[in-house]
Amino acid sequence: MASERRGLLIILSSPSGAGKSTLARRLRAWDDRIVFSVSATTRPPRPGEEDGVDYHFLTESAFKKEVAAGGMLEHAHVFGNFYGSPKPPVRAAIEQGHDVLFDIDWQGAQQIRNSELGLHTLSIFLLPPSIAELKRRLESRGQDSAETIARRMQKSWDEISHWDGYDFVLVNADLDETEARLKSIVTAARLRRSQQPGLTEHVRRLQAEFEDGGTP
Ligand SMILES: Nc1ncnc2c1ncn2[C@@H]1O[C@H](COP(=O)(O)OP(=O)(O)OP(=O)(O)O)[C@@H](O)[C@H]1O
Ligand SMILES: Nc1nc2c(ncn2[C@@H]2O[C@H](COP(=O)(O)O)[C@@H](O)[C@H]2O)c(=O)[nH]1
Repeated sequence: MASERRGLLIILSSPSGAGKSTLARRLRAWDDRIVFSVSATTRPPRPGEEDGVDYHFLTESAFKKEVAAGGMLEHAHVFGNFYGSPKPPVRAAIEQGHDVLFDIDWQGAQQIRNSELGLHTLSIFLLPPSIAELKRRLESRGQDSAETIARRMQKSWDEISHWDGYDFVLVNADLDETEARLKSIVTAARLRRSQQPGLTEHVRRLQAEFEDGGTP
């Protein structure tokens, strides 16, 4: 089939610490057609985070300027900081036939589903196996202060309460199993009829072959 498919916008959301970034890394390592949308944020970098790789770290005024100029596909205020997905890299990746992966909260997911780009979205919500395990994961990550962890735990239900708006919901208990399920979901989404624009042509060719007596 000759025609190029249009890329998918793959959205991962979850309460903080449930495993989005970990699984996003695994998805990207699996298939280089998946391009990660590097978000902009006003939160300070964590140790080891690189500007332009993990996030684009912006001042609040630079962030607001970007939003005012229409440069964000979506944006939200999360845990006291601004976060947003810059539009130009998403457009460029889609034009090159890539899928774009977003690690964003429910507000951003909602905005992307309703965005003017009119692209196909695939949204997946990750649930933690328990609230106690969520806290353990945030603590074991070892990158946030006790105060930050407490704030994120306090907001965890707010995020979880939006689970119902997603195409798929996975309980991220065993990491390898969740990874395998995610890959299956992406594979299946790429096989949707709407994602295979050459299908109609292919069926027409089969019909022509059939009518030309190509059957035994
Ligand atoms: N299935 C799992 N089992 C055990 N530990 C996990 C699992 N998934 C992720 N983790 C660990 O939990 C911690 C938090 O994961 P991660 O940073 O990916 O969460 P996140 O959802 O991206 O968080 P945030 O929203 O704050 O960015 C990490 O230390 C990660 O290694
Ligand atoms: N709406 C958006 N949410 C985003 C974006 N980038 C990240 N996030 C979400 O923020 C929290 C906290 O992230 P952290 O890196 O500070 O732990 C998490 O839920 C992310 O999914 C974005 O561009 N838009």
